[in-house]
Amino acid sequence: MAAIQTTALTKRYGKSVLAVDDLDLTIEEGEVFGFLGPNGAGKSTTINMLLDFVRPTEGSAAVLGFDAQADTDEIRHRIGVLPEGASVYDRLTAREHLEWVIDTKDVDADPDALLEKVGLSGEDGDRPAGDYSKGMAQRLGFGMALVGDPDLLLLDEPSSGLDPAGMQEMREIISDEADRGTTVFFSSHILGEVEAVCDRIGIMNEGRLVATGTLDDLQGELDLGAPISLEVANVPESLALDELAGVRSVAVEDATITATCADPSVKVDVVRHVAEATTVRDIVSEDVSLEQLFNTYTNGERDEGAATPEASA
Ligand SMILES: Nc1ncnc2c1ncn2[C@@H]1O[C@H](COP(=O)(O)OP(=O)(O)OP(=O)(O)O)[C@@H](O)[C@H]1O
Repeated sequence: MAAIQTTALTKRYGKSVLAVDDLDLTIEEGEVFGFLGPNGAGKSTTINMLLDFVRPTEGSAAVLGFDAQADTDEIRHRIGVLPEGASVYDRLTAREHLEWVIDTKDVDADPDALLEKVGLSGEDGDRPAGDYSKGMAQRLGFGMALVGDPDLLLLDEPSSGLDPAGMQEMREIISDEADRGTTVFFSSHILGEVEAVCDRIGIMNEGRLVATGTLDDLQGELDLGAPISLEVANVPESLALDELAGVRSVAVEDATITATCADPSVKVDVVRHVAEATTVRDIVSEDVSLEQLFNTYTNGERDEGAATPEASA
C-alpha cells in the first residue's frame, strides 16, 4: 500500500486559477519525499487536499490507503501534520497544546519528551505560546505533529521561521523518524534541506508536477554536465580550456576557473591542462546542485515535451 496516492488530482479556484493540475503522485511507505516548487506552485493546495481542508475539483487522493475525502477521521488519527504557518493558541502553553493533541488522538505520549525532541525547554513549555518567537511556535507545531508516533508526517514548509541550528535539528528529527519507518512528505522551497534528507523529490511548477525522482535520476536526466572549479595563482591569457575535448563551457571569476564538462572523467584533463599553465591552489568538484535542477525545471529552460513526470519510481 502506498502512503500517499493521488490520481488526476486537480484544484481550480474560480475560472482563472488552476492551483493543482492533474497530479498523479505515489509516495511509498517509509519514503522521505521532498515536495519542491516556487511560491504559488500548488504545494500547499496539494497538502490541503490530502487533509481534506480543500476539496478537489477533480481526481482523488488516498492517504495510508484511506480516501482523503471520505475517511478523514481514520487518516487524522494516523498522521502528524504541520500546516503552513502553524498557528498557536496564544493563551495556552506548549505543554497544554501537546496535551490537547494527546487527548484528541487518544494516545499515550509524554509532553516533556516531545518538548525535548523539538528543542523547547521545560520552562518554555510552561509559557503561553503567545509569547513565542516564530521559530519556537514552529518547533511547537512540529512537536504536535509528532504526537503518537504517526505513520506519516505531512509537513508544510517545516523549516519556516527556524534559524540554521533549528533547521539542522529539524533535519535530524526527520532522519530519526525516517529511521523508525515513518513516511515523511514535506514541502519546501529550501533546496538544501531537501537535498540533505530526502530519498526522492518532486518538483511542482504552476500546478504541474514537472519532475520526480532521486537527485541522481534528475541529474542524469537533465544532462547538465559535470562542473569543476579551480582556484589558480593567476589566470593565463592563452588557456584555451574551452578547446579541450569534452569541455562544454568555461567561466572565469577573479582567480577561479569553472569548467562544465560533458562527463566527470573530463575533469582530470581539465586539472592537468590548467596545472600545466599555472599553479592550482584549490579544486572543487561538485555534482550538479539541486538548485540548478530546480531552476532548470521551473524557469522553463527545459523543453515542455521533454518533461517526464516520473524520472524513476
Ligand atoms: N483559497 C484560495 N483562493 C484562490 N486562489 C488560491 C487559494 N489558495 C491558493 N490559491 C492559488 O493557488 C495557487 C497555488 O497556491 P499554493 O498555496 O498551493 O502554492 P504553494 O506552492 O504552496 O506556494 P507557497 O510556497 O507560496 O506556499 C496560487 O496561484 C495561489 O494564489
